[in-house]
Amino acid sequence: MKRQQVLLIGEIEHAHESWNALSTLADLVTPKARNRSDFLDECRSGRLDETRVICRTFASVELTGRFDEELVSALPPSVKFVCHSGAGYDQVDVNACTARGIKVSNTPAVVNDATADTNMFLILGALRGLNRPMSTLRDGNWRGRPLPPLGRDPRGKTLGIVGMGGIGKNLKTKAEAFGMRVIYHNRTEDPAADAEYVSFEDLLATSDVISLNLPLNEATRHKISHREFELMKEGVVIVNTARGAIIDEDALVQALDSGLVASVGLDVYEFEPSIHPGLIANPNVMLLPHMGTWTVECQKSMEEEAIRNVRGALENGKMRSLVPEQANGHG
Ligand SMILES: O=CC(=O)O
Repeated sequence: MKRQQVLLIGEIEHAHESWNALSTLADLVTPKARNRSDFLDECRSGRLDETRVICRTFASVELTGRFDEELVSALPPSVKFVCHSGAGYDQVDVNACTARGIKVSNTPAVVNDATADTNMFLILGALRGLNRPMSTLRDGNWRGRPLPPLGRDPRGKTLGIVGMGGIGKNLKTKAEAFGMRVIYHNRTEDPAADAEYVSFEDLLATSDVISLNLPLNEATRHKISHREFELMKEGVVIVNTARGAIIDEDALVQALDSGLVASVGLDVYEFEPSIHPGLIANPNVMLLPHMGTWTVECQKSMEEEAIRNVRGALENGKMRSLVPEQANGHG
């Protein structure tokens, strides 16, 4: 009988030992294809017909494109598990996987610290208006003329966290250490949040800083658009380390240009890696190129967790971190 295969799409950069150890359980293979259309052909060619588990990275989308319905339906029938290395799994159409009997896992908890750290950095940077002096200094103009406006302290400000999951809770602890008062909104109240639960509208109306920490899906796409900006306090600060498309970027640029939004800290963009020119042009916008999990510790932990999921799938058909839609029996 042929041995089962694990197909790795993307690179394992850190957890080589754990990855290689899987070879006692299965053959570890990689695709030959270098683009989506060749990958779809390769899937249909029979070459990958023993593949039981796919392990994929966030960056592998550059090779295959999204794991959408078209791609999922092209996968060999032997595929039963997709292990995504990363917390946000919006690149994978979970409904299409569920319909084909494929289980999907991600690596949620291990990203909390690094992402919440980046989030806090952006909150501080946006409150203090640090983007402008960082640019003037590099242009040889020290603080620039006119002088940059004075920044604002986090202490005493209300931070509204939209999406109180692992990253939101981690951020709450960090923000409280800076003297912020934390309120939050989730689809349902979470007693473990240990913070004041408010409606989405109340959060928008009362927060000095709004932090987006929720996953991207059809229900959350453009969750922040014109109507929501109208409900916010004048001078609000917005930070997003989740997924760009949660904010309608055109509406955000308008809200910044009108002065309604004082400053913004972004790690993610609606059409990544393209960035709205109105964001680049605005000195009150602090921008990072999706660096939330970009630490040695976090990258290694994500790989290790994805590999634990692969191992569980091979050994007993059980993955540690099934995505919530499947863990809760929906999707
Ligand atoms: O953005 C990074 C991740 O979702 O892990």
